[in-house]
Amino acid sequence: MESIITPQPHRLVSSGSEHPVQSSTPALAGTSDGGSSPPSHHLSTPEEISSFVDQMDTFIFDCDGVLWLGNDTIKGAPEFLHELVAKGKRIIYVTNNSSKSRKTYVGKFKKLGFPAEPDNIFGSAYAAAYYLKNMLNFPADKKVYVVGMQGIVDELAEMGIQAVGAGDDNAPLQETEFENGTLGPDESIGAVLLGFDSQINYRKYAKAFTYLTANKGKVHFLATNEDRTYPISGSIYPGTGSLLAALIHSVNRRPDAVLGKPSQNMMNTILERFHLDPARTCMVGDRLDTDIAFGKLGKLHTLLVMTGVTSVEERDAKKGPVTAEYWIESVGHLRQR
Ligand SMILES: C[C@H](OP(=O)(O)O)C(=O)O
Ligand SMILES: [Mg+2]
Repeated sequence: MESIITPQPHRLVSSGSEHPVQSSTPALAGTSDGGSSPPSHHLSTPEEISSFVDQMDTFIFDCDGVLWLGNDTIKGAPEFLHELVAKGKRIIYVTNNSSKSRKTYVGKFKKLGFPAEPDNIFGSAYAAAYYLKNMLNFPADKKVYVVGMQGIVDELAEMGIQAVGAGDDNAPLQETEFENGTLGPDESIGAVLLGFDSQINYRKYAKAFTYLTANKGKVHFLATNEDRTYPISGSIYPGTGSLLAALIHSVNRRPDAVLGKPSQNMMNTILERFHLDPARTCMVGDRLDTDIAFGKLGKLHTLLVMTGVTSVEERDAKKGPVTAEYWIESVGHLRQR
């Protein structure tokens, strides 16, 4: 049968920008030629699907909206991933969800029935910790103020980096604390790192603001990811990018780096670590401006699934932020019939 994998121009088109805050991703921010991408191809027949699978050695899966929604697995997803393992394919997971460390994720993957090894899991919390340690040589005597959850604290600890904030600052700010302006600067803070935080509050915003502005320019400003929305069991809620937007607005400054997808830091690490051939690797995701952009910037094949945040209109938009090479209803639809 003729190959269904046809060379694609891998061009990112003008962003109709669903982001309220302009993205720092160079290729997304800089491509405004007003052109349009070829439409995404629907993988629909069993022949097409098996030819598509045969032509890949490695599948990189996004998690929320692709493999699961909260604690509910996407129907047929664990079975398909086990089929891939049986065929000798490599599976890698890349999630922008910073709420869990890689170690904690192994437990979730196993509990939900997915094959998982810690070395094959890349989360934005790990990417941020790696960046602080290896790119910024973050000083041992400084601390990171975390607006986020335990996953970030754990990944920073793995790298020997001290963290404050996170769960410690979950208590709402008392009126007296607010009125007396008790949240002063702290010389020991060397970076503010924002990730997903379901317990975000004014105390955390005020502290992050104070650290970033009191010591202007000296405190690093990092974020794990900028996903505008977050799909969770039956609902879509505000994502990390929406939480970040408030901090960007208040400090009037973009983060120095956003480490999750579509940042290519993680892509380069993955390609080098596993010696991957991009032409035989597919990024599978539910979000265009993170997952699919991540795959396209890395020159991988891209497959969009419709079980997460992307609507049919966004999928088919001629001038959306980016177009997936292929789409399918769900990962479960890739199963061998
Ligand atoms: C929803 C997203 O996680 P991912 O889809 O990358 O697993 C995020 O946490 O913002
Ligand atoms: Mg997702």
